[in-house]
Amino acid sequence: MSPLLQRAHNRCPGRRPDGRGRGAGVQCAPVNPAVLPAPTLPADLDGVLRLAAQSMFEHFAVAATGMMLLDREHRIVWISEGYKHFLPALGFTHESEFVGRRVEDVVPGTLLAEVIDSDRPILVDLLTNRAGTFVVSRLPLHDAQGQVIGAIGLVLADQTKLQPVVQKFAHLQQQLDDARRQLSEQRRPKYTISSFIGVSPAAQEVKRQARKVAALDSSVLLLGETGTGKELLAHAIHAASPRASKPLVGLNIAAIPDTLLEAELFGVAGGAFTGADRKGREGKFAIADGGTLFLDEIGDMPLALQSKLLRVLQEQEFEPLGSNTVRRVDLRVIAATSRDLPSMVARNEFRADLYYRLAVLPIRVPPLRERREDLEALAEALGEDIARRSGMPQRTLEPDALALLAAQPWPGNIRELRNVLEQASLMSDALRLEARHFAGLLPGGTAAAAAPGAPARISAPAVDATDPAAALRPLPEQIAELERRAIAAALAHTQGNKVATAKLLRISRAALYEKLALYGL
Ligand SMILES: Nc1ncnc2c1ncn2[C@@H]1O[C@H](COP(=O)(O)OP(=O)(O)OP(=O)(O)O)[C@@H](O)[C@H]1O
Repeated sequence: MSPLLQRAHNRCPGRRPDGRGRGAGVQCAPVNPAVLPAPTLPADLDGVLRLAAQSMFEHFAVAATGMMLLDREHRIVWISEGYKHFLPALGFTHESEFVGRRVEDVVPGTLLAEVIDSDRPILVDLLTNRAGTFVVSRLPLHDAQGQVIGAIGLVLADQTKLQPVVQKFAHLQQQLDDARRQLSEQRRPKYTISSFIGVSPAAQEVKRQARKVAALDSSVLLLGETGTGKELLAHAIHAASPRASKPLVGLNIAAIPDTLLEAELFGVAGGAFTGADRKGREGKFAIADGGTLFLDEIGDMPLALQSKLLRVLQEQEFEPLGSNTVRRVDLRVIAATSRDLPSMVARNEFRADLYYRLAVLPIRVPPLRERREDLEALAEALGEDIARRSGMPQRTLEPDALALLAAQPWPGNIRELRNVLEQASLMSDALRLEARHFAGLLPGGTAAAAAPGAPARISAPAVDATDPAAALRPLPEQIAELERRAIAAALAHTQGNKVATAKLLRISRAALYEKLALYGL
């Protein structure tokens, strides 16, 4: 045994002034504290370093789960008491069969031989072999001239100590997998082309065009009034396209304040700003890479951003905010708007070059009033969906109800039809809904059929302002009702134009979108 090891065995490490302390199995003679000199460090730096190395060695020899020393030829020259516990698992019954063998022959998976040959330490590593999984450390040993003369191998922790860490890691990994799965489900298309209900020539033409553009890879522009099914079609086109297995990422431009829109699309480079975004954030271009980006309400995009979007579409590359690095992307854009883009181009409110780039494959989605023959099929499909989601029984429509609905102007289109059907189902237990069940839910507040093209009003629950009992309900309920009616009236007045609606009500577009979602308008 080397003089160093000899001392490690014979000393009493951790001895306290009372003479007791831990030792590597060696009994320490009692010491009289009165005769002990005050403990001090050696005066010279070499002495301090030697002492530090010696102390470290002694601590590791005792505190590490296992330790071994090797010579230049990779032969094991010594193992600690702790290491001896691994011998049976490695196939040895006695220390003498193990010590003296080359480490690569007796410890599967070890890198100690490489550490000696390369003179490069491996400070922390995981080693798995038939004895278990271990956190290990491997350090080359040098002589006084700095030559490699062997190595120290340390087993810092075995699987019993690793178990809680491994369990926690597995738990976190599971959570991450779940979150990733949920996210990719959210980014999967919700509709296919057959979800677009309609047998009218106008609906069939929309489906034919959607199938055709799905096979191509150019930008698509969906034009149509609010609630006509533009978003549904964007999902359906993506689902039928070769990009179907890649993400579909949507962004409603009108719902995001202009100041945040650029970051939302381009993302922010790490360290670009102080605060919450210090780590950086991926933008929609990056998230949609390989797939489809659905830009809803494209007509609301500020002019300055329009030119940046055009560049991304042309070059298929972008720079995140605060970054000088260009990122390549491969994405297809489907844009939609309920606004009259050609007129906006004529008024210089929308860039002509971006319009032509987006309108390579335009699809006009007709309003419900132009395809009234679809109303029955739509009411049946929507009724089925309402019943499935709400748990209520499915309702059917009596001919007088169908005639009444078919005569409505439907400025809110299919979305409005859905809301009316949902409200009628909530307000009545009848399984067969008649015209009278729609009283108060349609323009005019009665079941009387409105003439097609009559002034449009989006339905809202009727409130009788003259009824004193109505004023005795909770204030938040009354305010919400008033708000809903005001928004519905403004939407009807602007024919569903959300920018104009927000202006009319003097609220921001983002606030309007929040309220539309809140009130199901
Ligand atoms: N042809 C259709 N068949 C079945 N459901 C439809 C159809 N068109 C629209 N819908 C339903 O109507 C609602 C509104 O559709 P969607 O959100 O796609 O309209 P939109 O044109 O994108 O509206 P907006 O311009 O206000 O964003 C959704 O619930 C959608 O599923």
